[in-house]
Amino acid sequence: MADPCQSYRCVFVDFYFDTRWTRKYSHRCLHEEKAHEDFQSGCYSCFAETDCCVVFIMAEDMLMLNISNQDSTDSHFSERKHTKSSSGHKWTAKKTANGKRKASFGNQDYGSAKQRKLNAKISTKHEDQAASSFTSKPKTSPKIGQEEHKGHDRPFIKTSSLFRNNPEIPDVLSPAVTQVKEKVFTRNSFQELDLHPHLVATLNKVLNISSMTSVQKQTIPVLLSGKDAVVRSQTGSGKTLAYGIPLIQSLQAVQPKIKASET
Ligand SMILES: Nc1ncnc2c1ncn2[C@@H]1O[C@H](COP(=O)(O)OP(=O)(O)OP(=O)(O)O)[C@@H](O)[C@H]1O
Repeated sequence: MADPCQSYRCVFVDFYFDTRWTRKYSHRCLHEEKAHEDFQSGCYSCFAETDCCVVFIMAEDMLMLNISNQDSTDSHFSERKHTKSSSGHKWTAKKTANGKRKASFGNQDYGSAKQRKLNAKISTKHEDQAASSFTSKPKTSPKIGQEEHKGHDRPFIKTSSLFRNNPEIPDVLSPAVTQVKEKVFTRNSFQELDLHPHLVATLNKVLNISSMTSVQKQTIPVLLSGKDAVVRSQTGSGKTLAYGIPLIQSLQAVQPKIKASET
């Protein structure tokens, strides 16, 4: 693909999503102040020719790189000028611009053409500010080597991220728990207990239960004798019937004060 940026001194490439969520690219020349929309997508590199403020490079799909302005005498920049970046160069560019990626994605526009125009205005404003920074005092730049790069400093883009600070999560101390292994079923049947025949028949025929579990064997006789009990047993071991059977048994033993024939 021919690089249309070659004819421009300063370029700005951004992308947005149209109404069908297809990514479109907006290529705008800063000096001409006109937009070239529907720019080519895909593997693409775009370099300013000389003293541009910020050059955005679309290295590959889903990756927006933000490369700062570089001196036109910079060999790295000169070598890559007017050429598509190779995969190796792209990898270098990725690593170099890793910290800037989010700032570039911050320029994403998911909205309408109206929103894109607004975005373009904002971008132009930023670029104007950037252009003024060339003539005025740079906002932020390291003191070391400041004189060397005087007049060539790019505007500082401060990038904030939620994901930069990942504090260590301390280990929560918890006591070691040894798993209880207990025998669930016994060979003892419900008929061994002093239960009402209807209740035993219901257990056998309706619930298809004949032998007691361990917790039932230990609990039911105690509760049938009228004592209180605090029972602890593993889940699914039959605690519900352990207190339910004595409960039904005690209800069946209650003599009704009024008989049906008397009503
Ligand atoms: N003696 C038994 N023989 C065969 N199955 C039984 C016996 N007693 C209970 N069950 C069945 O075992 C299953 C679990 O019983 P239950 O819900 O009473 O256990 P649990 O100890 O109360 O469980 P959780 O602790 O979760 O409340 C139920 O499907 C129940 O029908």
